[in-house]
Amino acid sequence: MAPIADQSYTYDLLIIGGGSGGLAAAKEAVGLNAKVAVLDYVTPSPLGTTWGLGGTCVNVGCIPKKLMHQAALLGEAIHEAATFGWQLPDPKTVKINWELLKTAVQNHVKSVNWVIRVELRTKKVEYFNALGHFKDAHTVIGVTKKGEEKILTAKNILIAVGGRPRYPDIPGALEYGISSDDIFSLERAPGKTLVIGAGYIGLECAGFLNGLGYDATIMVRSIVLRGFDQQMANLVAEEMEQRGVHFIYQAKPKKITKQEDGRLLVDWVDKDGEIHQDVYDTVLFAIGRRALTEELKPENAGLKLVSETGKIEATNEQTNVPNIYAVGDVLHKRPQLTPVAVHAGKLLARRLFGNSTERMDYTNVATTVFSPLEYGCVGLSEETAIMVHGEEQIEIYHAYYKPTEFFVPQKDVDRCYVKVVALRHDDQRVLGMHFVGPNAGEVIQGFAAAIK
Ligand SMILES: Cc1cc2nc3c(=O)[nH]c(=O)nc-3n(C[C@H](O)[C@H](O)[C@H](O)COP(=O)(O)OP(=O)(O)OC[C@H]3O[C@@H](n4cnc5c(N)ncnc54)[C@H](O)[C@@H]3O)c2cc1C
Ligand SMILES: NC(=O)c1ccc[n+]([C@@H]2O[C@H](COP(=O)([O-])OP(=O)(O)OC[C@H]3O[C@@H](n4cnc5c(N)ncnc54)[C@H](O)[C@@H]3O)[C@@H](O)[C@H]2O)c1
Repeated sequence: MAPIADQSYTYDLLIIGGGSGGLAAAKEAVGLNAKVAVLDYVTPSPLGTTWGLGGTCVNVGCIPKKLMHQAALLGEAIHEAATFGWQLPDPKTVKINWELLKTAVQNHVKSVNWVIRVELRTKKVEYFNALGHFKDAHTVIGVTKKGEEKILTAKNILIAVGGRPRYPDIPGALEYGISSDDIFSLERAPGKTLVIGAGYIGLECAGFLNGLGYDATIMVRSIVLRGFDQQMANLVAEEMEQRGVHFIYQAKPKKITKQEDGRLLVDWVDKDGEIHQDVYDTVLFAIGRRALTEELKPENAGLKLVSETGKIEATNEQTNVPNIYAVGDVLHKRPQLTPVAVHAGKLLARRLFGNSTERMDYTNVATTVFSPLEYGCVGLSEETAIMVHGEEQIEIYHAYYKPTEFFVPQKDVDRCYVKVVALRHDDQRVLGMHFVGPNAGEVIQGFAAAIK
């Protein structure tokens, strides 16, 4: 029987954030007979873009990104098809229609929003479209779009608010720049685009824009794909460059101004302090994401944040306040990936309501960068393996491979590459596996299971 005190709370579990982690936890918890509510609210981007229920992955992340990546791959395949005998019009006349692509992508996203709404209703998860903040450790105030307040109490509270793109503090950034929150629903074709930042999002966005036929440039502050195996990261960058993406290395944006013709004049500074300029139709910032924790008024609940990142440090997803938990992108030093948020949310619900003791394992999580030629990896990079185990303990295996389908269209096989990082002695355990090539996302999953 539940303790008497518990009955004074309306919910067993109140979740702030209806994205990958929050929804997974909600569905699992109601299945275990918990009374669950979810608050989800999207604050418009500086450009004014907003979206429906489901969080980053569904609306402005994995799903629209994968669809635009696929559109770019199809464009490439059309051109290859002629070499396999397809009778096509002059390849130069084959063009993307941004409006049609954007509408198809957004229609799919909206259908997913709808399925999620129906699922929550069917499973009897109470959903509030309201922006939540703490009143105390068991009470959350949800503010609706109309400014109405809902006061909700719960025995357990789960923070799953994710993050939003950061903007640099330079003139014109907020007024004229966009981010991944805007690109997938942009009303006009992006045109000549400057992507600032060379992490996952920067490479993926520049990759699909180039594949769709737009002039794309990536401005790299220091290195490409920090934290990833640098040999593989450089292969990805070289391949992108060969396909037409431009790179500006060791540069930082200084200022964006709007010209009379509506185009954007960007000033940037190189490593020697010299100022350069160019004109773009779109400037997209992909310089990392900020966790949405300050807005939660964490001090009202006694919740501590990590000062450098504003994120939450949690042990087994439990924060410093025992009845408050966190999953997903808000967690300090955890991978910011949908399957990680989903699995952590499910396991937490099972521990809270299903007598389970199974904990989330954040090690050896596979991930893929959907650059045109994909890069999938799991485990340690060469650099990290050397740092952890010492150079003399590490053996690196390298191999090129040649996908048969590359030969007829005479595609370059120079960067289809596999690298295995292993211990040199004893059982020669594999510590990391890296794969650049077609369908890397699918390929790496099998290897990840083996490494686990
Ligand atoms: C462009 C892009 C591409 C990506 N591609 C991939 C990919 O291919 N594979 C992959 O695994 N991951 C990918 N990711 C990362 C993935 O989207 C995130 O790791 C995942 O969505 C995190 O889930 P979450 O539950 O932590 O938060 P989110 O999914 O961000 O959900 C949080 C929700 O909470 C809401 N919210 C925030 N504050 C409040 C509040 N105070 N009150 C109420 N609601 C609030 C937010 O609006 C949002 O709806 C991508 C991300 C981006 C941006
Ligand atoms: N395929 C996937 O699974 C996928 C795809 C996209 C995003 N994600 C997740 O989303 C997270 C965020 O991605 P992201 O690309 O925004 O962040 P990121 O941290 O991966 O990359 C940001 C990049 O911007 C650079 N940068 C930072 N400040 C800058 C500045 N002022 N000027 C120029 N460059 C600057 C950084 O050096 C870094 O290279 C990732 O860590 C990832 O976990 C996953």
